[in-house]
Amino acid sequence: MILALSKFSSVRIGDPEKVDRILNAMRKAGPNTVQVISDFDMTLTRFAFNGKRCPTCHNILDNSKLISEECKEQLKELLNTYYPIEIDSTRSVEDKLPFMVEWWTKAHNLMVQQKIKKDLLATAVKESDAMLRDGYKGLFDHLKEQNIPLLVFSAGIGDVLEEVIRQAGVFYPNVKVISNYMDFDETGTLQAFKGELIHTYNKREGALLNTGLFEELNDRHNVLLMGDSLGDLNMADGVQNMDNILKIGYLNDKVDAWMETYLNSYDIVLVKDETMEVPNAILHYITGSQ
Ligand SMILES: Nc1ccn([C@@H]2O[C@H](COP(=O)(O)O)[C@@H](O)[C@H]2O)c(=O)n1
Ligand SMILES: [Mg+2]
Repeated sequence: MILALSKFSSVRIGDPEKVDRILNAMRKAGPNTVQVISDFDMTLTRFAFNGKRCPTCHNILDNSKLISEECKEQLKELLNTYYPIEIDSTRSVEDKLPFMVEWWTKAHNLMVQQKIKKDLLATAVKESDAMLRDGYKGLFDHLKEQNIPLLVFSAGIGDVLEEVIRQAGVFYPNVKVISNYMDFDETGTLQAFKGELIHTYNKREGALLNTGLFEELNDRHNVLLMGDSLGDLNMADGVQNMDNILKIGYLNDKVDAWMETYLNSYDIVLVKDETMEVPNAILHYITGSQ
């Protein structure tokens, strides 16, 4: 399998023997023992298309008709202020935490002020440039066929990401979501966001708050984790008695600055890869269907 992976030009592996060991242990244990935990924005979705950045869940709304021109400017200013902090390789996660809380809180407050209507979300998604990565259908279909649960764990907006997956025709019953969900009043107008805020770097807390979801998957001790940020590495922290975990990381931005850290954190790093080819090849290997 390692040999097969080396054929993909985007693949970088720090410790090939470890990856080989994990892959073979998971294949031996079989599909009934496996679950997939994946981030959404820039992991299940594309980072760029034709040289242009693709939107995150938040950006889908930021750019939509549901937001006034004045508010769009304010949201853009937030993005320009806080995204560079989110991806700054010279700052520690601890240092970034208060800025992330500030970003999400300010953006969510602005969205609430816009009195977004629930029944217009589907149109906003339809009219957006959101794109799941090439090969997404193969991934979702294969997981459904093999009865492998897919937990989407996102600091984006649950209502929006569900709509993206639904419109792509792959929101199957084996797909579960942990995310920030909108709270609508009786007229269907956004009045708040529900529950504890999830941002890029508090997914560990999010995982521990949602252990109920992981309990349903108690007999699945082998995890394939997919993410694009270092915060995604903690998404499986709610899984009890883990046997094996294989971490696949999409390195989309600031490749040179992050390469060493990603190689030390993720088992497989995919550099500027807009496809699901590698996760699909791995899943087919693990499930013995290749
Ligand atoms: N106002 C905001 C806040 C966050 N983002 C981006 O969303 C991404 C988080 O979602 P995941 O599915 O990747 O957990 C994160 O990478 C932020 O850059 C945003 O666009 N606008
Ligand atoms: Mg992401």
